[in-house]
Amino acid sequence: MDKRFWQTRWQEGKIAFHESVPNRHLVRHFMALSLSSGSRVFVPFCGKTADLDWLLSQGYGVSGIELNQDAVGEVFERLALTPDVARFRGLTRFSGKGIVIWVGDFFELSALDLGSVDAVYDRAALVALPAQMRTKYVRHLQSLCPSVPQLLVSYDYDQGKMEGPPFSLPEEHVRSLYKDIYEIENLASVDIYGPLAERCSGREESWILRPIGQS
Ligand SMILES: C[S@@+](CC[C@H](N)C(=O)[O-])C[C@H]1O[C@@H](n2cnc3c(N)ncnc32)[C@H](O)[C@@H]1O
Repeated sequence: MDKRFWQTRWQEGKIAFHESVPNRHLVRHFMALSLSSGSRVFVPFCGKTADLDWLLSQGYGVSGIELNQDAVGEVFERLALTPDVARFRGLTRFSGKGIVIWVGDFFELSALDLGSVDAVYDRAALVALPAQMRTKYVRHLQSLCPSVPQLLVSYDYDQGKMEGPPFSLPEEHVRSLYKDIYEIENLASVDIYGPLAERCSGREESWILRPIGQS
């Protein structure tokens, strides 16, 4: 999926992926990461998710990156924060109390830009990408924040029955992408719910990824 695809989705309001309340896997399983209060969580491809608000409300700092600037503006409006805005190379950095969101391409973000983070929360980021982009995503994510644990929310459905995004990410793909870096545990597998359930049936899954040797 190229950048134009996503900008068009935002312009046309075709954002069924957006949930008005914090994601149920996040709320149920985030504590499995055993982070201490004040830890910083990186949320790639963050859109305008209410998950950011939830993470802040739990005492975490959040860093995100998102292509669409209006979505990021909405997050700050919702949080009643006036962002400090700064340009960095091709990216724009919106920051406020506890939160930094980069506007631009995830693949252009560097570890220096991002700074230190303690965990990754991936909901609808990896599954937003077609299979041929996944290795590039995983490698770049590792270059940004190596050796931090991750909560991953993904879908497993018959890809022959529906075109992505979101793309199906069966267990063997999760394992083959991350097996060299993480110990991988499935935390939940529930029927797909919400608007996506009208398009396909399958499983929505959450995974905890713990850096090998650190658990
Ligand atoms: C399926 S949505 C998920 C959004 C959010 N995680 C959520 O749960 O609502 C994928 C998001 O990734 C953004 N996106 C896609 N490609 C991107 C890229 N290369 N860099 C940054 N953001 C990207 C899109 O604009 C879109 O908002």
